[in-house]
Amino acid sequence: MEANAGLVPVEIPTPENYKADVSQLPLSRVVPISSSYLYPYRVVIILRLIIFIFYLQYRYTHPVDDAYALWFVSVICESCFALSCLFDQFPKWSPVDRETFLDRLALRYDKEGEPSQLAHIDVFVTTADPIREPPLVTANTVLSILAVDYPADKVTCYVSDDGYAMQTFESLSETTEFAKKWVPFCKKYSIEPRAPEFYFTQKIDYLNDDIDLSFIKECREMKREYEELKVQINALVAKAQKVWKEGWTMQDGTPRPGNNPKDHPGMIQMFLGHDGGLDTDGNELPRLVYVSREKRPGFNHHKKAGAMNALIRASAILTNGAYILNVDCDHYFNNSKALIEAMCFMMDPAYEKNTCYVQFPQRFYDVDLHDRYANYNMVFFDIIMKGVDGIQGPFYVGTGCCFNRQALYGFDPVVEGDDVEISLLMSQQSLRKRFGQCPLLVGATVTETTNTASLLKEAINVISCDYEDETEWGEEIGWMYGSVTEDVLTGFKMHAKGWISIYCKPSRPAFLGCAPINLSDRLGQIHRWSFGSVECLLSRHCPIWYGLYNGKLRFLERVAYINNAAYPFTSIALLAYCILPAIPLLTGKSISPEITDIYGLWFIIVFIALFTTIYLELRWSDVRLRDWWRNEQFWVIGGTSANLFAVFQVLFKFFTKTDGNFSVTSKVDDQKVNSSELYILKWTWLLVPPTIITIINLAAIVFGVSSAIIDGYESWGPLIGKLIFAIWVMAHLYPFLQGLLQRENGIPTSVILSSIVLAMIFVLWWIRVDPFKIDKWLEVNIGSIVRNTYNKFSANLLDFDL
Ligand SMILES: O=c1ccn([C@@H]2O[C@H](COP(=O)(O)OP(=O)(O)O[C@H]3O[C@H](CO)[C@@H](O)[C@H](O)[C@H]3O)[C@@H](O)[C@H]2O)c(=O)[nH]1
Ligand SMILES: [Mn+2]
Repeated sequence: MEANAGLVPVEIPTPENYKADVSQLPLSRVVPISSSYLYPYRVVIILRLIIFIFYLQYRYTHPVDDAYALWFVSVICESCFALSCLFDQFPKWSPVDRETFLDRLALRYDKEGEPSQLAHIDVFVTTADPIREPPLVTANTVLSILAVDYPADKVTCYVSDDGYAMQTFESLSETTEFAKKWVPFCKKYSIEPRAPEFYFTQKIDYLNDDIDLSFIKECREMKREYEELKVQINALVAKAQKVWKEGWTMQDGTPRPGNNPKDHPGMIQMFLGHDGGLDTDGNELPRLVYVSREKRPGFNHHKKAGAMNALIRASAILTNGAYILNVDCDHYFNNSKALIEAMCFMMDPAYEKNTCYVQFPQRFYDVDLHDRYANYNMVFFDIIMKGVDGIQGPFYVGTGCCFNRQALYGFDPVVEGDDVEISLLMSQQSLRKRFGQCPLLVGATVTETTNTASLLKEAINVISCDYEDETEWGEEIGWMYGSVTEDVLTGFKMHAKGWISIYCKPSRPAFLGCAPINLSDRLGQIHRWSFGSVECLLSRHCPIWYGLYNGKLRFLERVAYINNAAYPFTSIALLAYCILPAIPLLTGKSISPEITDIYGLWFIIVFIALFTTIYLELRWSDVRLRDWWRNEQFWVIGGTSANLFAVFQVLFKFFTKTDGNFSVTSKVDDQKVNSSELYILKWTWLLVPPTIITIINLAAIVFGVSSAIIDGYESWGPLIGKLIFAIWVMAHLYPFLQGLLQRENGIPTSVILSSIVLAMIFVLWWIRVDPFKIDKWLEVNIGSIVRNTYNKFSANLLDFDL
């Protein structure tokens, strides 16, 4: 008997208790990253750090006497890069992957035949400009939400229209009619994606043997109906854009009211829902709510953040979902299980209390084949974000994110053992001071039996433009104001309160959006992001010290945020470094001792360490080399243009106190437009520095090579090192040149580039050939006529100068 005491009797699971157990199992798990890559990766990170320290020490102690300034600048730049490498590297120390168990969620909260226990979710869609964001794009996103795989009475879709556009509103109304057929069709055949435009453009194999005949019939019918919807929406757009010849004037001479996006009353319209008509199968559809918040001149409307906050309040009164998922109008649900995926974290007892949001990666549907402008951002979405997910959670990136409403209200996460209702801790009065005067909103729940009409009246009240006066909206509550990248800031505040966030990457991308397709738009977007970053660094929310006193932001998470805010500053060093290698080629001076001595050795070691890290990083993250390379290129292109300007503009703004500008990225979605849009280029100041860098480096390469050939360089050794550098810079700038030079059906960049190089070689040869010989050559070949004109011309030129 004694011998048996330590043994625990094994309980054999019967089907019954097995089922009971399953409903208690965790709804997700952390999938560890393969240690065969991760451990060597960490070793290399440390090694690299040590190597870098030695390298820099060597550089500091070995100034180059005949080019002191060059040496000095390059050492400063290298120190900058080292620092930014450090900040970039350590948040990637313990990356994670995750896996969700959708079936367990269903077993727990959504059993067959029982009323669903799943939480109510409010889905927010923002649109701001009916031209740059066509109503058809928004309509598709809305349809993909209405057809989402979630109990219809537990989803509400809110569309915020900052454009106050008739065509957006009316096209939504058309869309609801189509939805009544579309949604049952999607659910009946479990089709993906549930945005019709994208469903019908993918190849459907009608010839497949197992394909259901009734499916084919219905599918064709649906397609016809959708084409009709498109025609209707296009007609609405055309009508809205029509300019009346006589002009439209009111009797008192004021312009036609109701169409001015900058000056109009608030408007809310509800569609569908349980009193809004059933679908063709007799089922209820999710409710759809159109909201256009009030706008008046003289008020700061705080752009997207302001729109989101108006939606939080309106939705609190109308439906008060426990969770809020937001998407930009172009990011449709590509995976109908996206909400369920998010709930696998949000409704899991292990995460429920302290998770502020579940962020999905941004994926895109319209990027060109070669991803010329690095729109996929794979290094960010598949490496950096997995890294921070292993610390305190991913950044909030503005779209495809499911929030805990409590976190948006600015509350702290619930700490273990702390079961007092948070709202009870605060007096009604202080709540009013923070949230504003609406009693229903302050109550935060709509428990009283109020009729829809009075609810609507209250909802209109909370979207008025003075509602936020003297409240904490945008300061401590909701989406944060004062930054063109409100998203990162909003997430940062939550992390600083001790919330954690989760990165959810289902294998079928949850959302697909639209990426800026041409160079100008892409640089404009990069500019806005880096502008927001620097702004954040200089604001009261500076990640270096914000919230240091309460210590709730974990150290490495803080490092990640600092890196995210400070990276644009490396652009100054980058600019210097892109020009530096060209200078020795042009002047014959050197930024470093000869490549052949110890310095060269150090340099090679640093590069080996760098590439080993990158290799291992790509292995554990499954990012392709090509995506990494695109990212590198855009680090240089964006760095020497958009980031550089952003840094100086924010500094300027900081000292002059002017406001930043949010220009909406175009999402005009038309295959035809897109292919030619890739070639549209608006000349802006942003393009100037990379152009100069290109010219200097091209000249340096040509000059270096031709002087070596003409003068007969003693040794090619030192020249080759410098040449490699300049070519390296040019390789990074290649997509920029493509954007700059290539026109539709035009001459390819490579041809233009090589002819420029040839022309430069010719000019150089011309200049460097003995002038006497030039004279002779002219005499012999073209004769004295040319020579005389040539002389006259140069004489005139001199006269003119005098
Ligand atoms: O006054 C405004 C301005 C913009 N928006 C909306 O904000 C969203 C984002 O604008 P977009 O021009 O598409 O910006 P992107 O560069 O594509 O957006 C990325 O970066 C932004 C921060 O800079 C985030 O807000 C976005 O979610 C993120 O997708 C769109 O739905 C707009 O309709 C408004 O609702 N009101
Ligand atoms: Mn966008």
